[in-house]
Amino acid sequence: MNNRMKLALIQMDIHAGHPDDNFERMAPLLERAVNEGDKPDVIVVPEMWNTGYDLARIREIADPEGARTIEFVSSFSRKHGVNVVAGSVAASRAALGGGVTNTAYAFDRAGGRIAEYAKIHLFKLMDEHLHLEAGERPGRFELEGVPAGAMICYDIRFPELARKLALDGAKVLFVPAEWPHPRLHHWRTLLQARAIENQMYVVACNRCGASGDTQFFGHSMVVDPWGEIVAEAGEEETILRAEIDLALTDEVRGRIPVFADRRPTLY
Ligand SMILES: O=C(O)CCC(=O)C(=O)O
Repeated sequence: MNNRMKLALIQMDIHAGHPDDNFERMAPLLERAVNEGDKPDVIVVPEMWNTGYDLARIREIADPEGARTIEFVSSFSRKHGVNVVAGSVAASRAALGGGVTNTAYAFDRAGGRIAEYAKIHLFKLMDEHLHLEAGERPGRFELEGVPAGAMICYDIRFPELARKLALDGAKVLFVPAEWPHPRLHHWRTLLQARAIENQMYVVACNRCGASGDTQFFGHSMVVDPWGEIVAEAGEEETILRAEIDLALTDEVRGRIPVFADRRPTLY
C-alpha cells in the first residue's frame, strides 16, 4: 500500500430490525466497491448496519458473537484481497448473559480479523444505554503496517479518546456512524476538529435514509490531517471514493509540533 491508501466508503440505507435484508443490501454494494472504478485498499461501512436502531428487539435480532458478520465480511475480504473496516454491528454475547454490544470489526486482505472494538460511550438520547453494553477498550489496530484507530459515532464527541489513539500512534481514524439530522453541523465540525487537533486522517462513513421519524443525512467524509475535506458525499446512497497520502500526517505533525508541545502535567 506504500503511503497511499485508496478508500471506498459505502454510504448505505439500513432497514432497521431486518438483518437479512441488510445482509442482502450489503453484498452487492461490497461487490460494486471492488468492481467499479479503481479497486480500493480499504472499504468502510456504517454503524449497526445489520440491525439498525431497532433497540426494543435488539437481543432477539443481534448477531450471536458476531459470527454471521465475521464469516460474511471475512470471506468477502479474502475473495477480493481487500481490507474492510466492517462498520459496526449489533453482536450478542453469551459472556454478557445475552447482552448486546455495538461492535466494529476490521479484516485484512486475507480475511483475518485484525480489530474488534465495541462503542465505549452509549448515546442516551437514543436510549442506547438501556439496551446495549458499553465497550471497555479503545479501537487501536494496524492496517498493513499503518497505525489506525476506530471510533463509533457518538464516541467522536470525546476528544480524549481520539487523542489516546493518536498518542498510541494512529494516523488514520475510521468512524462508522448512524448520525441523524438535525446535527449535520456537529458531525462535520467534530470530524474536522478530531482531524486537526490530532493531525490525522478521519475517514467517516455514515448511513443515509430514514428509520421511522429519524432522517440520516449521509455526508460521509474523508478529512486530511490539515482539516481539509478530501471527499464528502451528499445525502443519497452512494460509494464515496478517495485516495489519501499517509505521508501528510508526518508532514503536518512536523509543521505544527502539537504532540511535542503538549503539557499533560497541567491537564
Ligand atoms: O452524537 C450525536 O449527535 C449522534 C450520535 C449517534 O447518533 C449515535 O451514537 O448513534
